[in-house]
Amino acid sequence: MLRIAVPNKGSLSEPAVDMLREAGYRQRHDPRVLVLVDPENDIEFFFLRPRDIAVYVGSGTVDAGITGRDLLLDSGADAVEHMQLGFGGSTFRFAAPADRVRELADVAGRRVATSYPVLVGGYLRDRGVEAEVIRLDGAVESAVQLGVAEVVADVVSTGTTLRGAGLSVFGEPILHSEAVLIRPRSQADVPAGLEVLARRLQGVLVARQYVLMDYDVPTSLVEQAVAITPGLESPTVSPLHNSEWAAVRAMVRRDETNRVMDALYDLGARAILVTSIHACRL
Ligand SMILES: Nc1ncnc2c1ncn2[C@@H]1O[C@H](COP(=O)(O)OP(=O)(O)OP(=O)(O)O)[C@@H](O)[C@H]1O
Ligand SMILES: O=P(O)(O)OC[C@H]1O[C@H](OP(=O)(O)OP(=O)(O)O)[C@H](O)[C@@H]1O
Ligand SMILES: [Mg+2]
Repeated sequence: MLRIAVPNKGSLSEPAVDMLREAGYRQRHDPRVLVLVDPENDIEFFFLRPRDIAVYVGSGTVDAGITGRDLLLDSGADAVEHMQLGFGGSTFRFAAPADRVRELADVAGRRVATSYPVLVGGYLRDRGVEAEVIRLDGAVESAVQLGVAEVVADVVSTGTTLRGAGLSVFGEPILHSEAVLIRPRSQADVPAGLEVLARRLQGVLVARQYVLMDYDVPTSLVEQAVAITPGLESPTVSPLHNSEWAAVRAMVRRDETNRVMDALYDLGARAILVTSIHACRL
């Protein structure tokens, strides 16, 4: 039976459970459930702290898990990314009062508060910046005001928390993170069940990212139309009863839907219909 670790709390928990449910797996409804067996799919889910998931996966006690790239790197565990999951996006950044620290070089000789000491320590070491890294469990933005550090390094999503603490980001982002499916680095053969899980999750990603677009177009314009909607492999072109027109069906990126519809309409396509994809296997 495949053993998969899933975040039990925090920003990644609910979207991870939603994605697994969309992929057809049994999921917990009660946040107190710690282990859940899905016998139909021969899979067992362990609900663990997101920060611990890389440790379990790295030790090989579970076959794979869902966590954040930042948490994976900070854990130093023997685990690698198997696929990106398209949610839980964030950047990891330095921040400080804008009048005191403006660039990475200014961090030298200062104290940096963070919940991700391995990630931050490694980043500074790679760039030859000597600073003291202070590990805190959370709410690191308050560390400057309380005099524990001059700089913080933390997850930034909207930036509201930093602004509230009077801090400004500086330097390049340390990392762009998102939720990832991870597996042990040393795994010689990826278990067959994990490939099925990854394919199902890929199906959810595609269903979320693409729509199906159908339209009618004069046959003389089919080549120009399919250049606008090339689809993933090749669009379906079907004859219509009126032989001067053809019907085209193609997958289109959801975020490009309206731009593509405008371009098709301008070209002369009509009856342009957009449908959501419920599930798919590519
Ligand atoms: N707005 C956000 N705040 C915090 N973490 C986020 C956010 N968006 C995505 N993440 C990701 O969530 C993971 C952090 O998980 P963590 O368990 O610390 O959750 P949390 O939302 O910070 O909850 P907690 O209250 O337990 O600290 C990281 O991979 C981080 O990149
Ligand atoms: O840029 P924002 O949208 O404001 O979000 C980022 C903030 O959210 C997280 O804090 P969380 O609420 O998880 O508290 P924590 O620091 O105790 O983990 C993170 O650590 C930042 O503080
Ligand atoms: Mg947090």
